[in-house]
Amino acid sequence: MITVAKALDAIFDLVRPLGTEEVPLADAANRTLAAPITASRLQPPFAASAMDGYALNGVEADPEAMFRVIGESAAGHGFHGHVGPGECVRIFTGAPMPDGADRVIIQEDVERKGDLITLARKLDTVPHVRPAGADFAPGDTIPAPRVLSPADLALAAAMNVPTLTVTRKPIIALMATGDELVMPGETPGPDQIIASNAFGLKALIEANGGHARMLPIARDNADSLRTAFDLAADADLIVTIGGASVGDHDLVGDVAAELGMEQSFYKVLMRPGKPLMAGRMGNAVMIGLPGNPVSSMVCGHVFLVPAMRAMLGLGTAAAPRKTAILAAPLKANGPREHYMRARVDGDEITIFDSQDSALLSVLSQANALAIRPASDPAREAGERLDYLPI
Ligand SMILES: Nc1nc2c(c(=O)[nH]1)N[C@H]1C(S)=C(S)[C@@H](COP(=O)(O)OP(=O)(O)OC[C@H]3O[C@@H](n4cnc5c(N)ncnc54)[C@H](O)[C@@H]3O)O[C@H]1N2
Ligand code: MOO
Repeated sequence: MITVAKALDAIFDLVRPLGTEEVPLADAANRTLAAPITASRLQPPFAASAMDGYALNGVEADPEAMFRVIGESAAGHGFHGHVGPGECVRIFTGAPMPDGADRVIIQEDVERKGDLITLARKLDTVPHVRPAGADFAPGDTIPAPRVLSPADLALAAAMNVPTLTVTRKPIIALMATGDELVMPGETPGPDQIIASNAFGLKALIEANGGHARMLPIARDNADSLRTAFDLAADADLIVTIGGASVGDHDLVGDVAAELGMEQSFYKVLMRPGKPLMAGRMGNAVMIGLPGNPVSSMVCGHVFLVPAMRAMLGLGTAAAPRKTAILAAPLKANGPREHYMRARVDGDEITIFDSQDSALLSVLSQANALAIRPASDPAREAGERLDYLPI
């Protein structure tokens, strides 16, 4: 058995960053930017008013001074004359500052009668002008790689870049295995249960920028498993669920090996998730997850998401950890790194009493996996513990 850190490194050795594709800006949310975005324009392209009011020469802006309104500058329709001494221009937010004006007096500080305005006795000192290029200038970039946020997309649009170069989404085939499984909505036989794991994993994959393809459930026999592997052959990553342990019906490893899977490792010193396996299978990487529902989701967070991030070109790093203060004492841990279902509120972490890896109801109440290192000694309430937000 190898450690979690070694298993993750072995998975990073198996995966490669994928190629790129061009996508329209409107379809680029949450995609991974593969080439920097470069502005070819200045924003704002002109000095612009930040408020509705009157544009004038700031040196003349004395309390109670009077000005004549000689025109109007609105967003999209600037004033193209010159503002001379004693003159001002009615101006609106986003409009170009007219020549000769460098300050905007907000309309709340102005009394207007016909074409004349009088400034208030007390004026704020802010010029309310956005200089040309205050936001960005030609050559400014949004660096890659990064997962594109809503703000990045708005910025790319403002830079007038209509299509972006992103990393291709990893195609991940999800292969549930087991004679006991039926799909949600079907009627299970007396010895059957509903296949749940692939649904959680699909959501996890898609939230992290992958494309999950759910295969038909493979049965616990070699022919059915071969057919399912065949359907998965063009995926970047083949994720099997279940059939990974040592029972007579746990055939995934054997069938994968028969189909040419070069195994990198089998079994990890972690809890849950011990019977994890990984290897190379043709052009794809194969990760075999344990069948217990919580085990498969924990391995999804600890291995699958970092593997996907590596494929997306986002680097090879373990899932980022945080720390919180233990709400109650903990007994010493055994020899496997333990990922315990827990709830973080504020800075405090409460570990659930029940840690059975079959209990999805507990996982669904959890927002964290508390991480106990192998052979971690007993802990007191108030000590800090690492956790993965989930
Ligand atoms: N003698 C031993 N028995 C077991 C060991 C061991 O070391 N020695 N390891 C245990 C551990 S740890 C785990 S984890 C499980 C994992 O076994 P498998 O990966 O072979 O998984 P299955 O036996 O196929 O299923 C386990 C459990 O999960 C249910 N399951 C499977 N797939 C799904 C699915 N898609 N949706 C919902 N539930 C699923 C399945 O019905 C079983 O109840 O092995 C232990 N045994
Ligand atoms: O490791 Mo199993 O994954 O304990 O449930």
